[in-house]
Amino acid sequence: MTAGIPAREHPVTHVADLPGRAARYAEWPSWADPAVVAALRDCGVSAPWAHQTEAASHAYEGRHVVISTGTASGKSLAYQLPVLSRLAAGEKAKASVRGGRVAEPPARGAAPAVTALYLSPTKALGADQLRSVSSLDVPGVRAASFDGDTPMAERDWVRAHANWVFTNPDMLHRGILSAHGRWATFFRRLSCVVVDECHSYRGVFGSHVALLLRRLRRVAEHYGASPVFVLASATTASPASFASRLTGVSCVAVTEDASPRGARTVALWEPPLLDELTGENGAPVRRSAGAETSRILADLVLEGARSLAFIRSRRGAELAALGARRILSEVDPSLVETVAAYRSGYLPEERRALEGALLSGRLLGVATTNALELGVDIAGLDAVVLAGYPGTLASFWQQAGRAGRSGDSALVVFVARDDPLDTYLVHHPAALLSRPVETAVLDPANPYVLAPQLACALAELPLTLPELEVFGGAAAQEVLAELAEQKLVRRRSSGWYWTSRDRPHAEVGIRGTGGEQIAVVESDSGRMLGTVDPGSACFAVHPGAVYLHQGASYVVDELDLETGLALVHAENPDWTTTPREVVDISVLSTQEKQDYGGVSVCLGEVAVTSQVVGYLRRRPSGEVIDHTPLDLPEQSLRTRAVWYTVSAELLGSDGSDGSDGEVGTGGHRVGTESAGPVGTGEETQADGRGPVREGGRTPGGAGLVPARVPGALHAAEHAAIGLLPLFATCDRWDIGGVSTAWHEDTGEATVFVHDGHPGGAGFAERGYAAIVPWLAATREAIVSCECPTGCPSCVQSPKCGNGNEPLDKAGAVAVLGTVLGALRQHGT
Ligand SMILES: Nc1ncnc2c1ncn2[C@@H]1O[C@H](COP(=O)(O)OP(=O)(O)OP(=O)(O)O)[C@@H](O)[C@H]1O
Repeated sequence: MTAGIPAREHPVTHVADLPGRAARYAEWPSWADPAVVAALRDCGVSAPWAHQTEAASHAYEGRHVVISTGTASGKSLAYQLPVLSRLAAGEKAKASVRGGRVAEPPARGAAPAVTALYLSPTKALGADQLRSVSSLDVPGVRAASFDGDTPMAERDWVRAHANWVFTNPDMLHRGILSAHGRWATFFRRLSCVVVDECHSYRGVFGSHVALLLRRLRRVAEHYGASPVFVLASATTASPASFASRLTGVSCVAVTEDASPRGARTVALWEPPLLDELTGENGAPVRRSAGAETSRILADLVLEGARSLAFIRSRRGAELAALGARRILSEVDPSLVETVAAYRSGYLPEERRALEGALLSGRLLGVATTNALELGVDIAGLDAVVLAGYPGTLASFWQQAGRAGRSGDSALVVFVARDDPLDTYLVHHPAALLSRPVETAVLDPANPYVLAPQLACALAELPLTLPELEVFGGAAAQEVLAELAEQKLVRRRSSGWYWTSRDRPHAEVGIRGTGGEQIAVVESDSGRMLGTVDPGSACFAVHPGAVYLHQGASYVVDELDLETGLALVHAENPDWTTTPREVVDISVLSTQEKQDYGGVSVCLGEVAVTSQVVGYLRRRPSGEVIDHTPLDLPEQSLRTRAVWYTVSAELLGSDGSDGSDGEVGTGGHRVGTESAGPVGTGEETQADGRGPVREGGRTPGGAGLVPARVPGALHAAEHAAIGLLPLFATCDRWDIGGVSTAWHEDTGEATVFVHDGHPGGAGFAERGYAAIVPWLAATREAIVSCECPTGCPSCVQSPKCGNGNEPLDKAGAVAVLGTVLGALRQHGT
């Protein structure tokens, strides 16, 4: 694979061999309905794998269970078997009563008619799973979807007759729970709730879904049902506790994967720095991960390997496929047609055709977004290329798991993008290959999520005092008191009641926390393309921004925040846009504080004020074309943050000149980026200047002259934001940061990293809990990058409000070394 690469380039930083494993089979459980077993056998499943029987039996016997095993390990069968068996048995009992073949009332032990609910994070996955269940054609099973695409005419039929309803959290929230009276029979019989791909319920969305599932349980209980929850998850750490937090009921976990797996070789790849191009502030530019992926994909196709390349953006996926085709056209034109792109927006039939073509070898190379990650039955490929870290280890293994055939060894190539987390990972393979997959973070106690969810719960059914615990006890009580003050709810001796005639459901968006969404509309056609959270509108759809939708590209002409409208026109420019913003932060309350002799680490509530002041246009190579100023209003965000302070003495400055130069108003400024774990190592001077001021330096101090402090903190902040996703299952775009050489609320040099959502989604807490490994990884990521004074792979941020100035890479290494020294010396 490295054959075509110039001898001076050494992109492969690590190679690991992961062994294969043979399948472990189990018996079909004795309770399994013969018709279901026969149907599964007909589909080629001769016997279940051990973990499938184990999980299925928990569910059938009424224990809440989460199955958390690898890609293509047959998680669907684990829930289909118990649900279909119950549905089939229930229908038989009903039929025999109706047919008068059983004495009335039904004999003891005869199953009552039951129903089941299936929830998936996306409509496409729900449709795939429904198709799979329907194709089994088990007698008595009437599976149907109920989502935004279900025609009105069919909805009554589904409510009245379906016994397995496939839906998503959005529809459960707006269309089912809000009108539960119309679903009374369904709820009365509800015996099982399947929550598929539950690891995707994280952050604000996850917190909403956690409360939604509590609402679902309460409504079911109201009708006398107590459904068992069956959750399917990619491999994650502590699946039982995550599933229990998500559902609010105690779940057992099945984690031992008994499905067969081929051996795999994993190569970590860092694109080389280019001599001929420079990026922002003259920083060096690496060959892009997309271009590198095209090259690798073309080489794999030439070798005849069936390969899948995962790219983060839809446009990137298309460009990677085009790039590979272009390379092949020069080498072997007959292979050009064996490469294609795949992205969301494809019809199920197109997806099936594509899966078939890839499995049969008619297609050899497919470049895709993560649209192929969930619920697509492609496994056993020869190679998978990942262009950039997909955000979580769970996703990394989900994507990598598509490679691996029994017999031959398969290849996984991870190509680093130019950001600090990717840089860290390719230089610290253990962080990628040997760490347990992280647990998804969610925080159902976030008042910004809890308040609207409680409003919906109350509008569904009055809330009694004992039920308060279900929604978080004291946190719920506080929120209810506020709702009562707003005269939305009334307290009576028996509990809380919704007072308004209006149902709050339509106003509550469960995929974000911000009120009215901004509609993105194509001016020419008047077609609505999508919506954007009001909190991120100035960022995502500012005038001049490139907006991507279903693989097509648009440019924003106008953003009207008053009317909630962004007008765009179709255009496919040869550049991308990056907004620039100025951010200020103030501490509202400090919840936790630890002192470590000159360094303190805090967790608390903050107010963040931000204003998008312009944007950069860049070529795909990273080259900056120009900067355009913008005049947009300030936005404010009340959220949670983790921050650390460093004394002037430890920084090595005397504190008399703590100004941070260009760093925004009041000595504040912002940046944001992505992130990784442990490492100590000697303090490395990352550039020729070196951080150290010899003589008079505080022991363990950073030894920085005052003028270098702002740049050092700023660089340390960018890299820390970059690495937090490795500890907090967030995306770098979910968090932000501010650093300053002197902050008026702390009275010291401070680096803040804050949640990007109102009320927070639990990310700051994670950062606080993992402060040492997080900052150690941050420092390691910076040290690992061989650029001289900072580039996007270490300390530059793609959304820095200050155009990535000032940044002091060596200073950041010194500050982080000092902070870590203090944490380790004074920590418990
Ligand atoms: N016991 C079995 N024996 C043989 N094949 C099986 C068995 N169980 C499931 N399969 C097959 O394995 C494939 C993957 O199953 P499935 O899609 O349910 O896996 P999954 O764990 O849900 O995957 P993902 O990680 O993509 O969500 C399917 O083609 C399915 O038919």
